[in-house]
Amino acid sequence: MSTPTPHISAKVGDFAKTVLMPGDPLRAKFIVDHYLEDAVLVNPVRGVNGYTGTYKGKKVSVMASGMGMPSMGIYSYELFHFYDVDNIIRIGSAGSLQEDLKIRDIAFGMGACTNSSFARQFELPGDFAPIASFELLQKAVKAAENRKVHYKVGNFLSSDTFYDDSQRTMDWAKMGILCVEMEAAALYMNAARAGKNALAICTISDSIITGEQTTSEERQNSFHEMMEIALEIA
Ligand SMILES: O=P(O)(O)O[C@H]1O[C@H](CO)[C@@H](O)[C@H]1O
Ligand SMILES: O=c1cc[nH]c(=O)[nH]1
Repeated sequence: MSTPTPHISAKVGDFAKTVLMPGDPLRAKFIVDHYLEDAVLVNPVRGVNGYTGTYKGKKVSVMASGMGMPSMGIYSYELFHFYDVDNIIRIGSAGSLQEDLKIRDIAFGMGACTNSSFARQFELPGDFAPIASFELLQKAVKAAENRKVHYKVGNFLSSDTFYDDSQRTMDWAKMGILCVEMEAAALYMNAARAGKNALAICTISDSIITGEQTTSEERQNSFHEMMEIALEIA
C-alpha cells in the first residue's frame, strides 16, 4: 500500500523518525501545546490528529493510537511500513497490579503479555514474547534515574478488555506483571515484524488492588514526567 493510507493522510516525510503515541488524542494535543515548537498538523483523519514539531531542536511527532490492540495495530503498522518511522514510544495510562506500584508512578514495559489473538496472524509454531527495544528502554530508565521519579521496569499485560467479566486480571500479578493496559503487546509485535523499535511507558492511573483512580482530566493533561522522559529519548 502507498500513502496516504485509509487512516493517515500525511505525506512520506511528514512524520519524524520517532513518534510518541498516547492512546488519547487529547493527551497528544496537550504534549504538542506544552512541549513542541513549530508544530504542524500532519494527520487530521478521524480526529486522530498527528503533529510534527521540534523539542529542544529535535524533530518529533505525536499522534494517538486510540484504544486497544486493533487500533494500535493499524497506526503502528502504517507508521512503520509506510511513513519510514523507526521508533514508536507509547505513553499511556495503566492500572497497577502490584502493591508497590502506586498511582502516578511510572512503569516501563520490558515485555507485554496479552490475552489477545493479535499474534496469531504471524502463524508462528508457538507463543511469541513481545519485548521492548533494549536501547529505548535503557535510555528511558536512565532519564527516569536522572529525574528521581518512582518507577519500575517489568512485564505488562495488554488486555483486550477494560471491563473484564471474568474478574481474573489480578491472576497475572502472581507472574509478576506490573500493570494492565491495552496496546503495548500489539506495538511490540508490529515493531518486531517490521524490524523497528518500540517502548511502552505508562503512568499508573489507577490501582486494580485498592480501587484508587485518577480523573479523566488528569489522564489527559498530567503525567508530565512520562511525557518528558519520552521527549528526551525521542
Ligand atoms: O491512556 P491510554 O494511553 O489510552 O491507555 C490506557 O487507557 C485506555 C483505557 O482507559 C487504554 O487505551 C489503555 O491502554
Ligand atoms: O487499560 C487500562 C488502563 C488503565 N487502567 C486499567 O485498569 N486498564
